[in-house]
Amino acid sequence: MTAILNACPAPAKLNLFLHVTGRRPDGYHLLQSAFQLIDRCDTLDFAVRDDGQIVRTNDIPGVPAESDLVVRAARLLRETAGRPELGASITVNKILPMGGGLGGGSSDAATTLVALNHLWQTGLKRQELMDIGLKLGADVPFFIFGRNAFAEGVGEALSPLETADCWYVVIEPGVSVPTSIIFSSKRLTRDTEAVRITDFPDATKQIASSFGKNDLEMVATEHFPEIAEAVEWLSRFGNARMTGSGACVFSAFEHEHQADEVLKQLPSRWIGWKAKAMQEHPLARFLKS
Ligand SMILES: C[C@](O)(CO)[C@H](O)COP(=O)(O)OP(=O)(O)OC[C@H]1O[C@@H](n2ccc(N)nc2=O)[C@H](O)[C@@H]1O
Ligand SMILES: Nc1ncnc2c1ncn2[C@@H]1O[C@H](COP(=O)(O)OP(=O)(O)OP(=O)(O)O)[C@@H](O)[C@H]1O
Repeated sequence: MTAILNACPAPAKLNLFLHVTGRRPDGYHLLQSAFQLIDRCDTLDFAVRDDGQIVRTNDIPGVPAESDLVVRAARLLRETAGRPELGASITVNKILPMGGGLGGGSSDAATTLVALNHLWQTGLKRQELMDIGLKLGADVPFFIFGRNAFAEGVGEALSPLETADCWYVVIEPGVSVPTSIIFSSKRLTRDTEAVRITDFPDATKQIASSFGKNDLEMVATEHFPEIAEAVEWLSRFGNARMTGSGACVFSAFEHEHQADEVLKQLPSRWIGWKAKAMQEHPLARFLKS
């Protein structure tokens, strides 16, 4: 079998708000969040192999192939499908920062599950892929879900959410935040009152609104003052907030030129970029084409 798929997109996400509402007996946290897809993407190349090996073809500093979520995703899919003879070469072209709160590793894993399910013709349904994804990380099911979502549970209970068609400025403050450090902090509050999906503002009002907060932000900024500096700087232009467990910080703008104006003034010590809100995960359209 020779089949390839090149430049499959694995987009980043932003958590428009993120509330920690409780904790499960296994230590995982109960969350409520609005997940937003943006058009900044890692890209992955896949080639089916007939020798039964799953191989990552490139080096990623700090991520050995054996622990790469992409390799683990491919193995879990093969195992779940009961097809041990399947193999693949995978190249991961990373532009999303690790420990950035943009869900890069999770998105790479989701794209791997969807793309290999297609190439290997393993025929798993979306929900089955989401179940595999949850074993790899709390953010993976969202990227397979395929559209913006209101998330509950540990992040896996997803409902479709209408979000604004806007532009985001995202700042990378230059630090990598290990998610587990933030969630295990004694200083983290875990009792934010639950909201309802209908409390989230309509798409037309979201840019001006500062609905909710990111409960992980206080702990992350205490560990990493660089994040607090980026929030403070970006707050001069709009509502600025951290995404996920950090480190990246974002703000929404109605027009692209507004994002460009902000980026022109960005201090040189940070990396910053603009991204457009997406309504759907680009992989579905990509596979159809
Ligand atoms: C912060 C978010 O990015 C918000 O979207 C996610 O909740 C984190 O998702 P993720 O990176 O896929 O996280 P995982 O790889 O599943 O978990 C990393 C660590 O974060 C903690 N963790 C994660 C998710 C969650 N709901 N509760 C937790 O306590 C756990 O200690 C876990 O060991
Ligand atoms: N393909 C991959 N890409 C990035 N990180 C990976 C990958 N595979 C495993 N990892 C590990 O996962 C860690 C978290 O990376 P990731 O980029 O997903 O962080 P994040 O953006 O903070 O995610 P989240 O928003 O889900 O917390 C990395 O530090 C790395 O050790």
